[in-house]
Amino acid sequence: MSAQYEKNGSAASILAPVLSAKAVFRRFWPIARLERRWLIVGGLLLVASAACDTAAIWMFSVITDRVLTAGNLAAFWTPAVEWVALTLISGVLVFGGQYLTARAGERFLLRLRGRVFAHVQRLSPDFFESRKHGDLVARLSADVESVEALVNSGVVQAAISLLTVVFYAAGALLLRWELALVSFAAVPAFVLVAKKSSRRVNAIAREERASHGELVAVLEEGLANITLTQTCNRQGTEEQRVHEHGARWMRAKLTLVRLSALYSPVVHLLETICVLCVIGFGAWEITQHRLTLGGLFAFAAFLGYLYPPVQALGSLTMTVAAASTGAARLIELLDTEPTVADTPRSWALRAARGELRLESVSFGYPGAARAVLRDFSLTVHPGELVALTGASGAGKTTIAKLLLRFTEPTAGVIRLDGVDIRDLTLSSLRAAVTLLPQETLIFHGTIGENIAYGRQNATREQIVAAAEAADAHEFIMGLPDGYDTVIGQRGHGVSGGQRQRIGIARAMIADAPILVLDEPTANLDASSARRIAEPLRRLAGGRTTILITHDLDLAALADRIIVLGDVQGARGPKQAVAAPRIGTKRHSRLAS
Ligand SMILES: Nc1ncnc2c1ncn2[C@@H]1O[C@H](COP(=O)(O)OP(=O)(O)OP(=O)(O)O)[C@@H](O)[C@H]1O
Repeated sequence: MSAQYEKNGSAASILAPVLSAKAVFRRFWPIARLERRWLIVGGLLLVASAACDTAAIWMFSVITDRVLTAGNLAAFWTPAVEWVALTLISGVLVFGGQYLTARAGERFLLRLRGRVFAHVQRLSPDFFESRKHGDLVARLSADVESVEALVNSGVVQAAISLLTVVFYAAGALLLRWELALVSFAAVPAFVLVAKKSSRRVNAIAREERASHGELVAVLEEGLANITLTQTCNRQGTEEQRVHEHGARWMRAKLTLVRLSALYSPVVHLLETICVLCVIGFGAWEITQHRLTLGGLFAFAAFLGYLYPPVQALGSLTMTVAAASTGAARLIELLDTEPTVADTPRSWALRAARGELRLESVSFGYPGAARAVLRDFSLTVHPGELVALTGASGAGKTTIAKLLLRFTEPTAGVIRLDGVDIRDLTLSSLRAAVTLLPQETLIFHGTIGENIAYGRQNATREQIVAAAEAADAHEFIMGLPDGYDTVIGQRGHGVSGGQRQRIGIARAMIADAPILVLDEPTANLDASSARRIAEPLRRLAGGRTTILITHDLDLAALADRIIVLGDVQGARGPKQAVAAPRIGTKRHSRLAS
């Protein structure tokens, strides 16, 4: 099963392979395990209601024969009361059946979405760099629902429609077997039409799912980059992009609508031909005195009940075809393995001293012509503050990624307290090493919650203490609701410098022995940068710290400054990567 790339060549738009409904079912049915019991109970209730409906129609034939044809009003009341009773029982059964099956479906959805999201969260950062987030959102929402439509509702609907068809067909045979056989003649035609339609639906549904993912991605990107759009006055371009992707999705959906809209009249035509054949044959039976007019009416009424479930079965094949495309997109996601993951040998580091050693580390991004790092070695002693500086593109952020195992070196070893970090569980490594990125990531929530994100179950006292150490307490208390002030996902309501100080407080509360600060002043003006120098120094106090920076004032805080060589500069491609030039300047560390 190999994923295909779309024609536009975007690595982010991956078309999932086509899978059979059976393969999809086999993959997801185990997840429905806990719901199966309720699904079966709900299904049985719905089947029982179909049996009640069959018996109710039977009452119609009883009334026709014993009351209408015989002209006997006294015989009317018993079947009439029975008919009402059956309708009531059927109503109660339908209510219970529909609720239980819907509940099973919703719970399945909840569990499936949770599982897919948990899997996605384990994937390595390079996966997210190569995929459009909007497409992933579409997979986690609409595609998860399409699996439900197949695995839960699909199964129940198929079982109910099938059993209902069997009930009504048996009823029809009991009522008038000759007429029943005439009416069954249309079944192969129904099957043929359904098969042909579902094959076409399958092909178009793939395009529909992919174009939906693309549209969500464009919308997501448009909203995320709204400031850039407004700054560059490119609203028109964005609207055009949304329109183009929307139009592509619309075309695919309309093709699907055309197919299902065509299916109904074709099936209706088949039905009409069939009813007319039954009436013709019935009329001949009446002339032969083998059938009464009432009997024919009762049979025609029966047919009115028999065909809808047959039709539903046909429509279901189309639903299944469309749903299996969404399911295939989920499977493609679930089958993507994280490039960095724990192994059975991984063990959890309890308390790190904080000695970091990079031994002859080399690294190149997949597909890149040149390696970013080659034979890079560095030892940072516990509690030491090392500034990493150098030309843009020299590989400073790449070192940060390697330290947190967002990616693995292609050669060499990184050791924490003498232990190869590949032998440690990812969670224990990331508990020992905290990254403060260039721009502090903010969640939609209160400032207190944003700081507390650094440590589970942080108390209010710890949050305030961290904010004070990060020089953030004062500005937080100046906000309308203090620590309970809600800030938007993009840091709405706080300045760049304040945002960084929230990040420092978050790192403070995490209290990891090792810190990686990736250009913490890069997005700040000179005065804001100066303002966070002191909290940064406090944060680094007593911790092993790697400070990636171009800011010489900030670098002056360091015990050592490592200058990475310009690996992209004037060197020819063959010798593009050399061991970075390491200059060491000794600075006296400011007292904390
Ligand atoms: N995900 C990626 N895929 C491919 N190449 C990448 C990726 N990330 C970075 N690179 C390349 O690797 C090189 C080193 O990037 P890195 O971000 O580590 O540099 P840097 O020294 O931190 O630069 P800056 O000071 O500008 O932040 C660059 O040439 C960059 O283009």
